[in-house]
Amino acid sequence: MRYLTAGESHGPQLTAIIEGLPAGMELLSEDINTDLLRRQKGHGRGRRMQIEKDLVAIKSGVRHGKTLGSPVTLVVENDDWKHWTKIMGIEPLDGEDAAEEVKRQITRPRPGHADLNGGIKYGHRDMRNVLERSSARETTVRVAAGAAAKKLLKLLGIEIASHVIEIGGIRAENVTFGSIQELQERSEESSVRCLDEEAAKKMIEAIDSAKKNGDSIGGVVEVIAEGMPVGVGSYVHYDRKLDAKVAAAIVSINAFKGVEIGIGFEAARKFGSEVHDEIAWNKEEGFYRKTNRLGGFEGGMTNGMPIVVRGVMKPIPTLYKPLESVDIDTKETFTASIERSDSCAVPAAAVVAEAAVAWELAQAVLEQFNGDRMDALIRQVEEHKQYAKGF
Ligand SMILES: Cc1cc2nc3c(=O)[nH]c(=O)nc-3n(C[C@H](O)[C@H](O)[C@H](O)COP(=O)(O)O)c2cc1C
Ligand SMILES: C=C(O[C@@H]1CC(C(=O)O)=C[C@@H](OP(=O)(O)O)[C@H]1O)C(=O)O
Repeated sequence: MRYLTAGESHGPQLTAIIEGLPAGMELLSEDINTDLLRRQKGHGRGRRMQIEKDLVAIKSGVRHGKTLGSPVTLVVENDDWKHWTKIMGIEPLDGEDAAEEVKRQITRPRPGHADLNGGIKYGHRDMRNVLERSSARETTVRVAAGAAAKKLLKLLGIEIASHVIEIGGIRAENVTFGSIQELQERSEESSVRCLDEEAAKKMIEAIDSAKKNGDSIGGVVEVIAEGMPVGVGSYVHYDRKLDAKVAAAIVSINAFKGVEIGIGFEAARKFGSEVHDEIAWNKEEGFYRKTNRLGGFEGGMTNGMPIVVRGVMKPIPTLYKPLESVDIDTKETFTASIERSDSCAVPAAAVVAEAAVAWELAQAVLEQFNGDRMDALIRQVEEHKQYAKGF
């Protein structure tokens, strides 16, 4: 299974084309819209999110609520497009419009963004040509594709959820939950998607205070998946290691700079006996681990324990308290002025991280088992689970 996304932040629409979903899988717009809505929420989002109401249109590959096995096209329209038709038009401009457009060109690269590197790489002296695609608006359709992956996983008994564990240095402490569904529900109740109510209050204050100071803050999100069969991924070659694919998916999200699996960086400060999970066996479950410090992966493969992945998001780079940069035409130093931006997008990014991990897990399952037909796939995964239990 693979997918491509297309679309600019202020263009008419965003598109994802997914190829390789099995035939006969139920896929409804509402499966996707729920996650699109979740991604739009979260304390710290800016004015753009008040303009957009992200809804998917499924344009191909689904008939009467079920996938056909052919490519699935997902489209989300940009409501903001109506304000940008001239600036983002497809046809060449002439006369006054062309002269106006030259004045509007962006020659001032923003620190922390793709602007300057992208301008140099593609030869764009108007850096709007870079920022339109490097914008995290693209994560809308990554979430849409991820929602399709989540649906596939759910039908195979694999559940996935996310929550926020740190914002601006404030950490959620002693977070406990009974099930993945409970984690999902409780994280939705908080405007920062944090299960620790005390920490959540402080996170909200920290976001407000950063915003008041014209600044931004980042944080840490956690994604947990339960029900993955044992032995998905492989140790035999570097590019088949599933933990590596999951790590790459997290760092591919805009503004994500780090990833941890299980206890992650904490492992560097512990003894081996405090890190490795002892193996146990009982008749009902077969093999299992007594603890899950390694977050569900050993040797690049799933070990049947919950998958635990964390991602680190840097603070949003566009600041009302601007940083210095240099105009590419005049070479003069300036401090950027901005119109609008998120001050913290960590709660929204948790939803993106969940989609990114779901995609990698679903893709790995489809690589391992024959994915032409959903009914056959369900049978094979169940058979494999029974085989592993009896091993
Ligand atoms: C959900 C989400 C929303 C974001 N919103 C903004 C924003 O409003 N302003 C901004 O400057 N960056 C925002 N970003 C981050 C930038 O897109 C990102 O930092 C930039 O494209 C540079 O890429 P890099 O940080 O991965 O190097 C957001 C990221 C995510 C995941
Ligand atoms: C549009 C989204 O996020 C945007 C990501 C983003 C950036 O630079 O990454 C900048 C902002 O957009 P704008 O420049 O239009 O104000 C955010 O709102 C979204 O998440 O849907």
